[in-house]
Amino acid sequence: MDYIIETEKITKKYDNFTAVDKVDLKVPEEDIYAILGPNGAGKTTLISMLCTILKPTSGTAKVNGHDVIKEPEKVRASIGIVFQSRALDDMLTGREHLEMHAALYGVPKRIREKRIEEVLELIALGEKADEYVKTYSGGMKRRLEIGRGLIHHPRVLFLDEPTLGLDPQTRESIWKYIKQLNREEKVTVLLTTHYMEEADKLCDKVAIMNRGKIIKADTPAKLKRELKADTIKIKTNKPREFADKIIELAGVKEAYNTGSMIKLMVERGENLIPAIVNFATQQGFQIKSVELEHPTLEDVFIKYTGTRIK
Ligand SMILES: Nc1ncnc2c1ncn2[C@@H]1O[C@H](COP(=O)(O)OP(=O)(O)OP(=O)(O)O)[C@@H](O)[C@H]1O
Repeated sequence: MDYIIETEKITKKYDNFTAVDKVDLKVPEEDIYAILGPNGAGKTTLISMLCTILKPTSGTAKVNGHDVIKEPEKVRASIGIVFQSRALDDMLTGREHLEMHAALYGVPKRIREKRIEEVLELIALGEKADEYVKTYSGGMKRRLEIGRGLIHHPRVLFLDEPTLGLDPQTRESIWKYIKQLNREEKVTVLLTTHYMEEADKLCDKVAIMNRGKIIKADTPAKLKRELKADTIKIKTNKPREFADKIIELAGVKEAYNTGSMIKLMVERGENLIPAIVNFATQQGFQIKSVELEHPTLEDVFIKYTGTRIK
């Protein structure tokens, strides 16, 4: 099996509205894979079909080798799901949640206790494992939900916006746990997000989704490299004249005067900086500062969709 998730022209229509439009998705085994897109792009609808919660209008999908329409039970047995809506009982402890889920998912009794200990260790609840959930922080609750999704050793874990509404520090700690469990449990993780940074820092591959379609899918590094668009910011004594001149230099695609600095669009920034400095000196300009910026996933998103994720 090359891909643990593979869809072919999978489509979901709500009446006349197409929420997911002929999507071909290929997720390699043991990857952390992001579907990145703004609200309403169709991300939740897409993964709901993969989890067998929603039936596709047309097209097919296989998860762990099983067809989501013909073999939904087999698909369900091999996946874990953590959706956006919080579903923890405040009056149960973390351990009790895991016990309940293990029983629900048919984890054999003889290994249940050991498995619960393993998961508790993985999500690092520490002494809080035996306290009521109502005493947990947002990050702890999220870790418990993720741990619960893992209790039956699924091959694929679906996470819908895993860090939505969490503060930046907690978000980073959740990323750390997701990476760790991906490595230690050898579980493929398919997550949806509208956070650029999450897709960039956490994921091996990213599929950019907008208006029901997957527009581009690759590693974050390749997506950014393909833009061929570094930015060089320069402060000089005569910005307007400099902008008019520097555009003549080979490798400079565009030059803007922002008022306080000149912004140059170039292909390989590192290689071009010495030439820019030489050129400026020869032409009698004084360079006060030079700054190089590589493109972000946000730039990639704008290029392929024409819009910004808010
Ligand atoms: N049951 C439904 N009936 C009609 N339209 C729906 C239904 N569920 C979703 N939609 C519409 O389908 C589109 C895709 O929704 P979906 O929830 O999949 O997007 P999303 O990318 O996951 O965004 P979000 O992160 O906000 O959930 C949206 O325009 C939404 O309004």
